[in-house]
Amino acid sequence: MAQRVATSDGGNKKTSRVRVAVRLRPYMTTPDQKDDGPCVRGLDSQNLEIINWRNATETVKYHFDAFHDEQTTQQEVFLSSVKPILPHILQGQNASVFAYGPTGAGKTHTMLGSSEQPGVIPRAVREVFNLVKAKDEDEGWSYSIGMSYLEIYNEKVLDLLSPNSQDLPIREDKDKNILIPGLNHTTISSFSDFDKHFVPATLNRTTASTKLNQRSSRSHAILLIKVVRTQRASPRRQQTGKLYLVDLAGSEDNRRTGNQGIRLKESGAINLSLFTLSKVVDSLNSGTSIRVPYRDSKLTRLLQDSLGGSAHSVMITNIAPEYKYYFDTFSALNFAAKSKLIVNKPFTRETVAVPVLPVKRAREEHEAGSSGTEPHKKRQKDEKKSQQDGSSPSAHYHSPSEPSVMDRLIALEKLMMSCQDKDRISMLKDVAQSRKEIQELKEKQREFESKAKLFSQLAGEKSITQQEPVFKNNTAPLQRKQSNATKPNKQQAVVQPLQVSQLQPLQQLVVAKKQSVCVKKKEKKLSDLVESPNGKENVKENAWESQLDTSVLEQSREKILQVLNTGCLKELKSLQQIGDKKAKLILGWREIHGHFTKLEDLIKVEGMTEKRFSSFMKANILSAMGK
Ligand SMILES: Nc1ncnc2c1ncn2[C@@H]1O[C@H](COP(=O)(O)OP(=O)(O)OP(=O)(O)O)[C@@H](O)[C@H]1O
Repeated sequence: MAQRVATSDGGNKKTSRVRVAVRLRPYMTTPDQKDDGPCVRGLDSQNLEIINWRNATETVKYHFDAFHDEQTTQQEVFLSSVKPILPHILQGQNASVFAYGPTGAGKTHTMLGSSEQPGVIPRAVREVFNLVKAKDEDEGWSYSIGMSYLEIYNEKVLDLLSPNSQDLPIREDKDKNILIPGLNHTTISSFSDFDKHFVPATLNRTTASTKLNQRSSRSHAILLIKVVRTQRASPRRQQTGKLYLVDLAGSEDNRRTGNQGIRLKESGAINLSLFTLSKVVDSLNSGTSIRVPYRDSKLTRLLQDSLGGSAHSVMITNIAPEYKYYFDTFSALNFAAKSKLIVNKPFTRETVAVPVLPVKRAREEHEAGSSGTEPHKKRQKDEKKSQQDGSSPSAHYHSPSEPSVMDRLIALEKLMMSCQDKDRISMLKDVAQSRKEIQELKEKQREFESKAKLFSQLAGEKSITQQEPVFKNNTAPLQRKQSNATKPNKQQAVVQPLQVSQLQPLQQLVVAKKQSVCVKKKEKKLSDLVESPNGKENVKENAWESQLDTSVLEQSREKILQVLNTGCLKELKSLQQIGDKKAKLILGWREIHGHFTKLEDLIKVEGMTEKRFSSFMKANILSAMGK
């Protein structure tokens, strides 16, 4: 039987950074839209700039591994960003290419393209066949190529090669290979053979029309090309290289998509998985051994060995130049800037086919590379064993027993449901009491805010909401930027967040960016952000918290954090003590800094003091428990 052996490509300890390319699609106007001009533009083959939303006379500059402007052809994108990583999969390593970006920014165009302008997928598959063909017979290896194609729709893994498939499970074996038992894996002998399976399967993908894109992808589509090479002579070593080609669903803002009903539900699932993707990126970048939340969404679970794992990865961030995409573009660029700091550790996955019984070996070969479904039993056994012995080097990152966010939310609901009547009544009484307190606090807050507003008007300061129209009405902001080039003072205000050394930790980048972007923002006292010995920010302990069950408290905190990170204006306003102004400030903070990694980050939002934060927490946790 085949034996798995420790990976052995000469103890390859090389690390490979995720390459990040940004592609700007051409400007597109519809007759009913006024032409505002672009809000983003390229500077050279690696740099671009976007208007600073806080001040239209400034721009924010970004530096990436590659910048592809509007004129870049499909062939050029492929040659510069994708082709170089493909040879690795013939050596038993994993590679992945994924397209990220807002709805309608060109992800499907980049990955799939059209018959006239084929995209990354057809070009990459053709190239894999060419690479195998070019291999010298004398090297002594035979190659077999296979494909699987799936979509993640509403957190369900569906086999696109088998349209009637049910939600499939995702598993991991002891070698940290991600497996999907039951997923079709079809051997392909040529590019036209691939096309024969791929084209009809693509039509199975879930798409729908939204306000922003007539044919918007509502799912993440993942094409897997597996290359298995087997030594012809003894010891018949076998190496498996996987190539993931991923067309992510668009990140979107439901205020602009006009999504309702089923579209809104889809959008929730899309945003949740992309949010988890961003949390995974944050954890990987933090460089600490905190749990990387791969398991919180199917997408990140599946991409686990492509992010911070064992793959050579390329992320192509697609962006659109029109003003209506401005905030989406800004978020996508910030996300891409974070991803650039992830380091993968590629290594070869190898098995040795021990020639004990030829019949058994033939079955192993069949399992590893030929047509049919993933071998269930063996893989499940492997996986079970790896879970038991905890032998994997990074087992502490994602303990299999750790429940996902969804699981934990469900558990919370169950807890509420199963509560004894007596307990429920007393809980509800507490909630009613705290609601009363919240109402009083809210009134005090409103009073305070109107005083603050009056004060700032007297001081002649512009609020952020007043700044927005200035930006929107600006018809040629990038030209404004050009005229500023002669003003040295303004030049100093231009931010170049990613021109800081790549090795600089993200936290430092955020600080650097904050100092330069938020010119008018009051500097926070350092003591506000000082870490306490237990790693949490120095926020006062609240007695009421200690009376709650810690797991319930934790669930409520997760729930609030999720709203803070993914909620639209209305959803933010549904939080206790968050009015229109605060919700806008939170949205603004998110646009600049990305996501809140922990609730205490809320203190960094303008106007949120420690005291207000404590009161916010109390109100919202009690309210969340009351629902
Ligand atoms: N580089 C480009 N050159 C020409 N047309 C493009 C380019 N990029 C995108 N387009 C066009 O823009 C439109 C939207 O692109 P596409 O459907 O690829 O976006 P998407 O990001 O995949 O959107 P969604 O997330 O909603 O699926 C399409 O009509 C596409 O042909």
